[in-house]
Amino acid sequence: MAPHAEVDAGSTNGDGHTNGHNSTNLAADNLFTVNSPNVTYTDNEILSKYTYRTTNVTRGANGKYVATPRETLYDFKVDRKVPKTGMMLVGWGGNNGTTVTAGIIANRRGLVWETREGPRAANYYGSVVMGSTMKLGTDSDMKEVNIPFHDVLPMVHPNDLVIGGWDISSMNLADAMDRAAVLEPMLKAQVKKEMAHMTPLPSIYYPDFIAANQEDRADNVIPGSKASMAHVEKIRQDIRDFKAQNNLEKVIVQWTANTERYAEIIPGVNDTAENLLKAIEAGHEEVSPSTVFAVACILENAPFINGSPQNTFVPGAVDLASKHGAFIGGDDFKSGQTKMKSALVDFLISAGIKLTSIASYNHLGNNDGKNLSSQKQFRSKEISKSNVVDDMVAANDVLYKNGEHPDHTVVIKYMPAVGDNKRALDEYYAEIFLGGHQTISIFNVCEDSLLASPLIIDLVLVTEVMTRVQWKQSSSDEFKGFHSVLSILSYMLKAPLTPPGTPVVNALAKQRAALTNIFRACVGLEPESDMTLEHKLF
Ligand SMILES: NC(=O)c1ccc[n+]([C@@H]2O[C@H](COP(=O)([O-])OP(=O)(O)OC[C@H]3O[C@@H](n4cnc5c(N)ncnc54)[C@H](O)[C@@H]3O)[C@@H](O)[C@H]2O)c1
Ligand SMILES: O=P([O-])([O-])O[C@@H]1[C@@H](O)[C@H](O)[C@@H](O)[C@H](O)[C@@H]1O
Repeated sequence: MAPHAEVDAGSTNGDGHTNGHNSTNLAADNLFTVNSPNVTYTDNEILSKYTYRTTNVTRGANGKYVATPRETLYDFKVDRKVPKTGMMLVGWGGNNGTTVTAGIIANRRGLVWETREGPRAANYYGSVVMGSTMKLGTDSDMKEVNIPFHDVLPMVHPNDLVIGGWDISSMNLADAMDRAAVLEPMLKAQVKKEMAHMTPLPSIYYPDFIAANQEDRADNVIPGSKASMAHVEKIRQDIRDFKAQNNLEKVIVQWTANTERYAEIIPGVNDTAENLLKAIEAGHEEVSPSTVFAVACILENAPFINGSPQNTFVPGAVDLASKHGAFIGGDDFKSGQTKMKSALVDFLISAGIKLTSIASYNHLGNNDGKNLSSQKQFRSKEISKSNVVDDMVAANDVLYKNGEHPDHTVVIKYMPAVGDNKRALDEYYAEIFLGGHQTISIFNVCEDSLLASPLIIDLVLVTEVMTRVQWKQSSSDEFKGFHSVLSILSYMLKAPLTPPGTPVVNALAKQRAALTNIFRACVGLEPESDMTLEHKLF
């Protein structure tokens, strides 16, 4: 993997943020260069001319489809300067927030710690950017050449991230890490000192949006129990202060706080950008803390990602982001049970096997599970966990006639004894050839925060690089950014947010292919194809 900036051990400044010093401004020399008349490298940019090939389908008078290949010529421009980047987490003192912070410190310092199974070293397993590879091509011996995903485009290294954030709980990160009960004691002992100096900023707290059982944590609250522009401005100032104190060039904000109840979509209140800002000004009780954070980040031009299932991005928030050209993404980290589902359902249906029911049960004992034991918060999660099969079913009218859909139930129970180690039990029941059935039963123990933390890192790294990618149609003169709603993030999310009117893709393989091939297009490479005609036509 390409070398990244050497980062000192990370001192902390007065308000408890780590100071990662990024000594490399320009991207480290990539592992490869593309040898093509369509790709130009300058000191600061990668410029590529890309032919995007699709198939346009129409229906003829005879009812038959007519498929017409279509080519669109794009220019892509990637800024090679990797900025000093901050990650601010809402819910920093939670299981995910403390775990991802400890994980980055452990990797930055190359820590090794004793466990019952022997020594373990810090790693980024579970991060698609840091732990997976992409096929670059084949060599003269017809062998595949695969490179680390992180090396395809100039990207921030997670070791260089400066971390901060907010929590309604005042507990410092070391004590909060103990409260989370996720990490091995020998690892915690090595990061405890540094994390003890990290203290979440006070946050906004509107009790009605999360479970009442969370109230005992709320000792670090900005005054005011409903939305206000003062709250928006306070969060904006927090972001500006964090940026200045750490000499950052960019800040990405993620919601990894508790799951909120859905906000009611009310015409005249949260249906447009203008109405949403007025509703906040008026202190409307249907504006949630996560939407206030989203609005603050949009106005501050800090990308905002929602790692929870609630409808943070009410239509007015999406409208505001588009108007400001600010990036947003969500919803709900796709970490374990649903990630498996979005791969298995794709496999079954695309194999022509008629899935007829999915029973998804899980129990967990962490604070997330405690919050989800409240019906309104569970309902937010039930929605994000249930809709994940819709696109795959709708794409196969051989198996499923109009409106036909597998039975699908989602159950989540709070069982304190198992802590963060969620037990997911799934049964997939399907019809097969000549009236047969296939029953797939899965028992999947997900250490939830250790699965979600690498996704938090991926969401930051991909979002950050997308702020440095611009495109234009070759016939145009003006470059611009991707659409404000970053649907490229869908691989990491259960309920992917897409630009209004565009389809939602949940199939895991398709999501990864989209991420991979957009990165490849940015350096002028064709989409990854498994045709391998070079191995068949000779
Ligand atoms: N595998 C996973 O862990 C996973 C997967 C998908 C989604 N999620 C979602 O991620 C979120 C966090 O999960 P977790 O396990 O870290 O939960 P957690 O309960 O341990 O942490 C949430 C933190 O948010 C804080 N908080 C609540 N309201 C806040 C507010 N308004 N402002 C700032 N902080 C606030 C709480 O004090 C707590 O410290 C949850 O919504 C969960 O559903 C988690
Ligand atoms: O990603 P996934 O494993 O399908 O979903 C998980 C649920 O199973 C779990 O009950 C919930 O507490 C987590 O926040 C996460 O959403």
